Amino acid sequence: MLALGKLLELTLAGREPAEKTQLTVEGVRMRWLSEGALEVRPPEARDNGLDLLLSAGIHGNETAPIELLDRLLHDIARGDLKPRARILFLFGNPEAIRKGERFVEQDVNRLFNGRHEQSSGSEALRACELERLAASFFSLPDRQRLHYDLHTAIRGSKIEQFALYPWKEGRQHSRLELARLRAAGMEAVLLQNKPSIVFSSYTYDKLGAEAFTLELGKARPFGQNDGVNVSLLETRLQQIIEGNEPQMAEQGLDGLQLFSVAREIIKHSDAFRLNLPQDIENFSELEMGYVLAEDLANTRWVIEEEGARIIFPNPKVKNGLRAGILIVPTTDENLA
Ligand SMILES: O=C(O)CCC(=O)N[C@@H](CCC(=O)O)C(=O)O
Ligand SMILES: [Zn+2]
Repeated sequence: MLALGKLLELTLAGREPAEKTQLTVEGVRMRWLSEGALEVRPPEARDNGLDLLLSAGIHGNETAPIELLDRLLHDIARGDLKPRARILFLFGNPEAIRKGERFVEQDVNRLFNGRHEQSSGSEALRACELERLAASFFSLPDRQRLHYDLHTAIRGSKIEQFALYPWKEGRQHSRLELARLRAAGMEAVLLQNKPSIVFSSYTYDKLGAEAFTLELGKARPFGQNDGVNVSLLETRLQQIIEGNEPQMAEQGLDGLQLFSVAREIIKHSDAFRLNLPQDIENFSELEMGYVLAEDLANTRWVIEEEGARIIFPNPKVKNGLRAGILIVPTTDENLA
């Protein structure tokens, strides 16, 4: 296999490759751009006009998605997978991946859409570099742009695999993209309704990509991901890369559950208390009237929404950040 196919090994060792560009037997060009960043370009005659950004390891302990990208890259480097799409592979936070931790000093996925400018340290610099790499990759005109930012969650989930679809004023969520996600094994999609500071929101809002955060199961260390079944997603990614994706039945969405954000729970101070059991699963339902959280100055978060569920509850986040999202079921009536 070509040495550049071993991007993960290089990243884990903190090494630069001796040769920065290599060609596979199929004429596919692999180019190392920076730590954890590799561009794959098909021969011009085979290029189908899709620019696909695949990122993982924005959180260093979320290893199943990193292993998935590593397998795809190996297959390309061996010539077993023959891309027709241009692809940018990104391992988001190499330092945290090496440590096996979500982040080192601060969460990279809270530093996009300009937030890194108000901060400092290696993770702020990395967020800036990831924005630059993504912007440069998505700078070619007249091409389709697609970004999947792959994650696993801190806790178990009543709905194991789901996507978060960013929001931008005046732009509608695409039914066709939802059908594609359903075919890739996603069981639910959370349709965002305000701007955000995560990576997929940056590529959606600023770079015009169709972009999603995908949650694939529970975070575990390298080599312990048997419980995370990514086979449907892996097959779909192979098909997208090779440009032989089966037609999607756009109409039905095939049982895909849709949710919208009712409220983001923001932790304002060290006095913040989240009244949930430690082992509560994502998508757990909360009863009307339940006091979900309390904070400084007698602030109380009381459930007022019918059918409310909680995802990503985390009282340990830094002050000012999201400590959970309250979601409610929604319909497909506003899709494009
Ligand atoms: O399990 C958790 O609490 C967090 C899992 C995770 O890392 N999720 C992403 C979602 C990004 C988005 O809002 O699109 C995150 O919190 O960064
Ligand atoms: Zn994550």
